[in-house]
Amino acid sequence: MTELLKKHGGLTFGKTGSHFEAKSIPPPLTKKADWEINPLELDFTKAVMIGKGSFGEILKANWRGTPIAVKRILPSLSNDRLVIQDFKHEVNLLIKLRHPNIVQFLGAVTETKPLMLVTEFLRGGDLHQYLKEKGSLSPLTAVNFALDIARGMAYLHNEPNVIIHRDLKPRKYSFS
Ligand SMILES: Nc1ncnc2c1ncn2[C@@H]1O[C@H](COP(=O)(O)OP(=O)(O)OP(=O)(O)O)[C@@H](O)[C@H]1O
Repeated sequence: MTELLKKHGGLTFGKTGSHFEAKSIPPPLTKKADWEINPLELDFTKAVMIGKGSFGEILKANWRGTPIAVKRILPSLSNDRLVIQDFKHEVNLLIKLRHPNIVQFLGAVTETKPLMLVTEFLRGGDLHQYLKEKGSLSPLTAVNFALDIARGMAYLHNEPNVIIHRDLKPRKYSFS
């Protein structure tokens, strides 16, 4: 498997050209003013529910004319201390990350409720949905998907981030 991925451009840790960065890079968004979003700028007029997470719902909406995904904390959990802590933890991680294989954080609403986390909208949906619609993948597509995932994970795992994902999954929460 390692050889197959390498043949298609995969790299291993610690070798020339890997994702390892010797020098640490400052986070792209250093100040809260850079990422705190005024909720009035979020346009939910044509919002569609696209998913559910453990503590919120994910909606497709618009922000400054761009389609976005908004993870919105459920009203019933908006005062739950652990939920707020988890949410802030997620924001604090996402502000540091920028990689083509990691969903791009755009900002968050943390000063008013409901708390919301805003990311780019991925129009391809999740892998589970993709597999359901398209059936089994061709070997080349499977290898390319594997490399995309591995590159995102390598970026998280390597300095200066060193983040362990712990919840990698292809599935979409079923809310039928
Ligand atoms: N940026 C996005 N663009 C398009 N769809 C998305 C986006 N973010 C989430 N979704 C959809 O919402 C579903 C649930 O999102 P996600 O898994 O991120 O929630 P979560 O809060 O991390 O869930 P959990 O806490 O249960 O792990 C995804 O499977 C996907 O279908």
